[in-house]
Amino acid sequence: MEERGNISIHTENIFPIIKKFLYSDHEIFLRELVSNAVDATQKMKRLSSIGEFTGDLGELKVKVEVDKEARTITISDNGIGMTAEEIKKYINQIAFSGATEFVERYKETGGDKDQIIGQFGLGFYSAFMVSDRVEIITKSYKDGTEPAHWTCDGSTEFAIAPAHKETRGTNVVLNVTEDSEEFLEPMRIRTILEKYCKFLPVAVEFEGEVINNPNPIWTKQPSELTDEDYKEFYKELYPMSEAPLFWIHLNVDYPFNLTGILYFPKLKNDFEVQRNKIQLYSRQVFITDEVKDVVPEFLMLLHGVIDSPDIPLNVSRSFLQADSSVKKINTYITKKVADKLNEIFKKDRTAFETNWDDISVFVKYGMLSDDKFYEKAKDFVLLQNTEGKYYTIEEYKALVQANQTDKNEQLVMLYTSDAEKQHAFVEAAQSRSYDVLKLDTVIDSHFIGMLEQKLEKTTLKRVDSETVNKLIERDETKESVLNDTEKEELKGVYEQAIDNKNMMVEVAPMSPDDAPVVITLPEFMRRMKDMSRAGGGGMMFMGDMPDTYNVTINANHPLNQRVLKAEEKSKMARQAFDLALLSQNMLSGAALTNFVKRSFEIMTNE
Ligand SMILES: Nc1ncnc2c1ncn2[C@@H]1O[C@H](COP(=O)(O)OP(=O)(O)OP(=O)(O)O)[C@@H](O)[C@H]1O
Repeated sequence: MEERGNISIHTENIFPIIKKFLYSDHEIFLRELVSNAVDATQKMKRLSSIGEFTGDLGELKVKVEVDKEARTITISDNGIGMTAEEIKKYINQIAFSGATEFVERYKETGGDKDQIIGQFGLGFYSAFMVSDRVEIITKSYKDGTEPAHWTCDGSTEFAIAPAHKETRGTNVVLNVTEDSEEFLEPMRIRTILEKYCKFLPVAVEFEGEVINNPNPIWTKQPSELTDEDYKEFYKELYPMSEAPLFWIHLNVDYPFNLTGILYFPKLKNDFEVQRNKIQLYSRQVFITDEVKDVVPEFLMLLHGVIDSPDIPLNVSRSFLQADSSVKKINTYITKKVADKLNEIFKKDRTAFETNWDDISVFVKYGMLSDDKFYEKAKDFVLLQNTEGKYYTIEEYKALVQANQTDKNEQLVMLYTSDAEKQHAFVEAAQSRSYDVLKLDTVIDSHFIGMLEQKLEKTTLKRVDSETVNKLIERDETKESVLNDTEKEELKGVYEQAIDNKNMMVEVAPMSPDDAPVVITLPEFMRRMKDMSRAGGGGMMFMGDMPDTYNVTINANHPLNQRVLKAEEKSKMARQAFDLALLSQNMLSGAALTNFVKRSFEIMTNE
C-alpha cells in the first residue's frame, strides 16, 4: 500500500534557492550520496564487529551507474539499509532539516555566496540539484523488515510504498533533469568520482572498475611505511610532479583529530610557486584544496593531504579563522614542520645543505610570518656565502666577528644581491678578507630586515652600498696624498665631466690598491626605494625618484694624481667614471657609444 505524506519543513521555496546557490557546485551531489553509501556500509562493518550482526557481510562496496537512456544515475550500496520508518525519520526529517538550516543561513547572509562556505554539507538533499525525481529503494539489514520504495518529485510531498528488493542495502536513483544532462556523461561522473572519492574507505565501483584507494597511507602508522610508500603516494597525488624532497607524517588524536602527510616539493623557482596543492579531507572524503586558514600561510607551498573530522566545514570563513580547533591545527602543523626540519638538520647536515635552496623559501617565509617558527628556525636557518659555504647564524657570527666589527661594536654582515653584477664590490670586500653572503632571492630583502631586527648589534650591508673602506667603519683615518686645494680641484673636474645632478661626487683618501672611482647606492636609499616599489610604508613617492648615487674619487690612487696634471683633465675623468659605470653594468646607450669611441681615440693617440 502506498502512503503519502508531507515533508515537514517550513520553507516551501527551498528548491529554487538551493539550485540557484549551488549552481557552480552541482557536482557535489555525487560526493554527498556516495559518502552516505560509504557510511552505510561502514555502519554494517561496525555492527558486525560488535556482534550486533552475525550474518554474512559480503564484500562491502558502493556502485555508481549511469543509464543515459533512462536518464538516471544510481548509487547503490550493501550497507545497513533503511526500513520505511527509518526513511521517514532519517530522510524526511533529518535530511530535510539540514537543508532547512542551509536556507536559513542563506537568508541570514543575504545570499552572499562567499559567506557561506561553498561546501555546505547538504547531504542527501543535494540530489535535487540535478534531478526532479529521486527514488530510494532500500532493504534494512534487520531480519524480517520489508523493503521500501520512497519517491519524491522535488516538492515537499513524498510517497512510500513496499518494494521488491532481495538484498540488503540502498539504491538511490536520480532522474536527471534536462539542465543537468552533463551528469549523464560517464566521463563527467568519473572525473567527479576521482576528485572527491579517490580515497574513500570502501571500494567504489564505476563501469566495472574500483576507482578509489580505500587505504591511503595517511591512515596508516608511520612505522608501517617505507620511503618508497611515501614517494609512490606522492606520485598518486601529483602524477606530473618531480619527486618530493621529504615529508612529514602528521598524526594527532588529542586535543583534535588530524592525520595527513605534508610533502616538501622541489621548487623550480620561487616565482612558479604553486599554491592550493594541499588537499583537505574529512574522514577520507575530499572537501577542498583551499586550505587557507587551516594551514599556516607560509606552508601553503607544501603539497599533500590533511584529514580531519574536526575542521568545521559548514561554517562561514570568518568563523573558521576564529575557530579554536582550526587555530590549534595551525599551531600544531607549524611546530611539526619546524621539528622535522630541525631533525633533518641535526641528523644529516649535508642533505639539509643540498636541499637548502628548495627549503629556504619555506623557512624564511615562516620565520617572517610566525614568531614561534622563528624561535625554532633560528637555529637551523642557513646563510650561504659567495664561496658556497653554509653557516648557521651563530656559526656565521663567530666567523666574521673579529674582522667585521666596526668602531661602534656593530657586527657588519656584508651581502650581495647579485654576485655577477656586483662582482667588483665583492672582490674589493674579499681583498680586505671580508666575507660576503649571497642573499639574492625575492624573500631575502625582508629576511635581511628581520635579521637586523632580531639580532643584537648587527647590521647588514650590501657590498655596493659604500666604498670598501667605509663598509666597516674603523677609527683609523687615512692619510691623503692630495692636499685640500687639490682635492677641491679634483672634485670640480669630475663634477664637470660627469655632469649629472644625481651623481654626488666626493673625494676621499682610500688605499692606492682600491679602485680610483667607485659608484655606490647608499643602503638606506636603496631599501626605501625597494619598500616603496613593494608598495609599503607610505613612501610611494620614492619609487618615482631617480636613484642618487655616491661617486667616490680615491684621492690616493695614482690615476687621480695624473688627472690633475693632465692636459685633457675632463676627458680622463670621464673615461675613469665610465669605466666605473661599466664595471657595474650601468653603462648603456649613447654613454656606452661615446665611451667606446673615446677609448679607441685614446688608444690611437697613445
Ligand atoms: N545510503 C544510505 N543508507 C542508509 N542510510 C542512509 C543512506 N543515505 C542516507 N541515509 C540516512 O539518512 C540520513 C540523512 O542523510 P544526509 O546525507 O542528509 O545527512 P548526514 O549523512 O547525516 O549528514 P551529512 O551528509 O550532512 O554529513 C543519514 O544520517 C542516514 O541515516
